[in-house]
Amino acid sequence: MAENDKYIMSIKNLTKVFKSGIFKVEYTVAVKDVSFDIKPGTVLSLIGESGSGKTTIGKMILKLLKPSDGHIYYKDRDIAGIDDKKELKEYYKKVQGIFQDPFATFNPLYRIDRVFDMLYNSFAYDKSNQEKRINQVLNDVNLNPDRILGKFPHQLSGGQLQRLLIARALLMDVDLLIADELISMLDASTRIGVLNLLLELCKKNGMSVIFITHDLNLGYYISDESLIMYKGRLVERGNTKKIYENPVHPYTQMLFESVPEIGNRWDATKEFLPEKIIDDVEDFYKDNAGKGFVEIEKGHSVLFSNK
Ligand SMILES: Nc1ncnc2c1ncn2[C@@H]1O[C@H](COP(=O)(O)OP(=O)(O)OP(=O)(O)O)[C@@H](O)[C@H]1O
Repeated sequence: MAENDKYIMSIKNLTKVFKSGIFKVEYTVAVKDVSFDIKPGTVLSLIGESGSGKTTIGKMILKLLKPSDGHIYYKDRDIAGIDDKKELKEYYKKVQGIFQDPFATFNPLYRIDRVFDMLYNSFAYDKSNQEKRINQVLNDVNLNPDRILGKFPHQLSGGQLQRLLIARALLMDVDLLIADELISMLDASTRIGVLNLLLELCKKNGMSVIFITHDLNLGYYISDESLIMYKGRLVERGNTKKIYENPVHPYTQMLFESVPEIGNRWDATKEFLPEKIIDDVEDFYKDNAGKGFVEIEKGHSVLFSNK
């Protein structure tokens, strides 16, 4: 068995550098030397502040962006080599993304039945089974097909549209779902429903999820494994419980300290200070020069130095 077979996806030394500007060219290192694996049926959170490179990783997995360096393996296939139309379609049957704004994903002029019809037909599934299958995935996400299928997107709530996005992924029987800030538009009570639904479906269907968020509480609630990103690098990785109980990288420690707690007055001295954290991280790397990425306990690794 090849090394990558036991994982649904393996990311190896992934780097993305964006080039921008016309008169003065600028380079942004959005993702730097990131590696991780995803096992079937697991939820993995990608956590970090805005601009830390989370969405860029999701887009590279979905082949919406080309890596500058490194490799992404789906099972044992390097996805860089997937370019013929047929194989690409097969890939998108199995690896799907759902993004923050459900309203932007659905064509406002199409009723939901048309969206699902088009999707079903474009993937050439068994026509005789269509109605049954579509009804089944809608029931799976707790939506009543009779009430939903005849409606236009603007007649549905944000929570119903998020559920429809999950139903769409289920229709294709995906292996891996990239959920980018999936529930950030929803109110607290609807959020929990959508999260629980995702967890349930992972268990039932063996689907894996990369859950992109900057909300630590959500990360804790939903994920088996957590990856903490800081300025394009993976700085801490492993079992969610272990990381949350014993954060070691100064950036992860700062993230945990800056979560407001119910019942405690906000301590302004704990506020996130970008300059301070940059200095703290630099000092940490200097003190640990040459160590690199180290497994400090089983299932918990930390970036001690970036050189
Ligand atoms: N197309 C692009 N061209 C140039 N720079 C880009 C492009 N896309 C992203 N970037 C830059 O890459 C870095 C990482 O962006 P990315 O969107 O991956 O971060 P993120 O962690 O997902 O942030 P957020 O939580 O705000 O979505 C940022 O500095 C961003 O400005």
